[in-house]
Amino acid sequence: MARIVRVARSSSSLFGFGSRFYSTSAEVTSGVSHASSPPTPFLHGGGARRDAAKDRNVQWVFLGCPGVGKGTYASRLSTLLGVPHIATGDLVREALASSGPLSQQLSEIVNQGKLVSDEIIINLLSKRLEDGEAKGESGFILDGFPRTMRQAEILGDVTDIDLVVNLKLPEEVLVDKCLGRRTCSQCGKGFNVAHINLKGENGKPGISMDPLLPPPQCASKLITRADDTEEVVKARLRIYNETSQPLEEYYRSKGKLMEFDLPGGIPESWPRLLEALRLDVYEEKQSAVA
Ligand SMILES: Nc1ncnc2c1ncn2[C@@H]1O[C@H](COP(=O)(O)OP(=O)(O)O)[C@@H](O)[C@H]1O
Repeated sequence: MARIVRVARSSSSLFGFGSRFYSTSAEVTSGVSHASSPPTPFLHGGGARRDAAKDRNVQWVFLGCPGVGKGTYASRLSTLLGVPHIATGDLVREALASSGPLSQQLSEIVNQGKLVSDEIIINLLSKRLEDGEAKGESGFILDGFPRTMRQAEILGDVTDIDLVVNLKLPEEVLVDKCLGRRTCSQCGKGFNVAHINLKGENGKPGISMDPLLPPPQCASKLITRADDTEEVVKARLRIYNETSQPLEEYYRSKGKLMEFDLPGGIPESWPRLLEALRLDVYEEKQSAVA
């Protein structure tokens, strides 16, 4: 079983970007492989070992196109495993909402669907990790980072990622899912008003997803992300294919990639994802305790 031990924070600045990143060392027992499809077990052994998942302080990355559901599943797993879910898109949106020159600079980039510079994103992430560490956090599930090869290399220099989950959905579904996204401006919960019903063809299975509708108290407070317009979503998908897809090969070659084709919406996908991660037994025990 993989054991991740955080040893020290790096005292050197990250490529001169000014902020410090924290460094880790890992001892990964041989025989753990995440590179195959269907996925190989993440947590080996019986229930007792699975129970130790929370103590492992997992260091995972979620990859996948805009709209695939990285945030949804990363957030659920973070609750289950007791590690923070850190979405660089959220960090960017927080910076956008603040006043100052950075906000203006970011809004031009984000609203065109382009990527923020590696320097800015690493500074935002470093600060988030430092703040978390000061509060006693350890481990993480990263969502939306890395997105470029340079970011992946920098991440690899300062920490050991033990699993990269690559979520996949047919491209036709992604635009509709992004256009259907809504967030409650009061409680911050995410919903999706899209009805997805893609017919199977050429041997590929169809896919249907029911909308995830808000409860009455949120219904009048829904907001749509400024960058979730059709034009910007298409630009983001193009940029993902050009810039971020090479990351799949990078992590595959390191034996860390777990491919996961989402079979449908949350009710179908969540149990299957837990099964693929060998966390199904773990969740049952958690529910029994709760
Ligand atoms: N790692 C990153 N590198 C560069 N830009 C990023 C990164 N993460 C987020 N961003 C910026 O924030 C925007 C929103 O990110 P995110 O919420 O992850 O959206 P999505 O995955 O739906 O495209 C991106 O379009 C990009 O401009």
